[in-house]
Amino acid sequence: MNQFKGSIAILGSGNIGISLAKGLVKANYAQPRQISLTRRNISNLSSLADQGFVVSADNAAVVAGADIIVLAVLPQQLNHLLDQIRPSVDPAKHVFISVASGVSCADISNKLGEQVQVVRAMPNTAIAIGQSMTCVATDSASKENVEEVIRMFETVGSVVKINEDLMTSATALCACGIAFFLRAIRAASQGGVEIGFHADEALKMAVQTAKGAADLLLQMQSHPEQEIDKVTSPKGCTIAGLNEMEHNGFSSSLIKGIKLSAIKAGALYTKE
Ligand SMILES: NC(=O)C1=CN([C@@H]2O[C@H](COP(=O)(O)OP(=O)(O)OC[C@H]3O[C@@H](n4cnc5c(N)ncnc54)[C@H](OP(=O)(O)O)[C@@H]3O)[C@@H](O)[C@H]2O)C=CC1
Ligand SMILES: O=C(O)[C@@H]1CCC=N1
Repeated sequence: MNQFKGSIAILGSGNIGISLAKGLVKANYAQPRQISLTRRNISNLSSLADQGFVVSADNAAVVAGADIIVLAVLPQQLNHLLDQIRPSVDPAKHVFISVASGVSCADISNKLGEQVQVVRAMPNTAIAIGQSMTCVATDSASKENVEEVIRMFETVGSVVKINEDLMTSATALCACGIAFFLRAIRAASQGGVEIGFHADEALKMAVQTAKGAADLLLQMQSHPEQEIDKVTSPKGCTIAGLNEMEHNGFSSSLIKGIKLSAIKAGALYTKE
């Protein structure tokens, strides 16, 4: 794998920004010294500074020295950040990647200038361990820049290029989605405790069972119902438990939650 030769700035190094930085280093896409991390309260980044990352509170200065700039603040924090960096932006040099939910490429180029190249990306926190599902979309970036962004995110998981109008849906299904599956694993472990296991062993069993389910689908390229049919013996205990869950709205609640998250994801940003 060819290492990236330039500099990466991650503006807004909170949960997803730090996960991305760690993932890129773990994947050997870049060295810590090539990655600048900003936030207002940089004392919270001291352990990352110790690991060799460049740490700063000066967004404009960091942008001036960067090639790829990742916008990773909350949607409601973005306009202020864009105002800060506008004077440092060089459209001929910079590629912007925005992970901010509900903010379009056009929203960003309206603030930074029409020539600016923007790619939206929607990863999830498994990016820290190279297991993200990342969706990317653009309305303006060149083919070469999009290819580099896709190459970058492919080092830390799977990538699907989508139309920008599906970005809030991708946010709900993949970025929020990891929390939904984590809660499902937690709930399974709580069931395990009720039927006799200690919490730590119940959690370990639930985690490996979930991993096996996901790997079955990935490796066999099969449909979930095909795999479920292999588990549900006639008159057996699996179909009894599964139907009880469905009577209580298991699939329906996941579907409704994902739909609500998608609506909310589309309403997180105020343009002015
Ligand atoms: N968390 C997730 O799983 C995912 C999040 N996203 C998106 O990523 C973005 C960040 O989310 P998340 O990481 O959860 O949020 P966090 O609150 O954890 O991170 C945001 C960070 O931005 C920093 N910040 C705020 N204002 C500025 C500024 N002006 N300059 C520099 N840093 C600033 C904050 O630190 P300080 O207060 O010290 O400045 C904070 O650390 C959001 O837009 C979200 O929609 C996308 C995909 C997944
Ligand atoms: O909850 C949120 O708003 C962010 C966006 C996707 C994941 N976390």
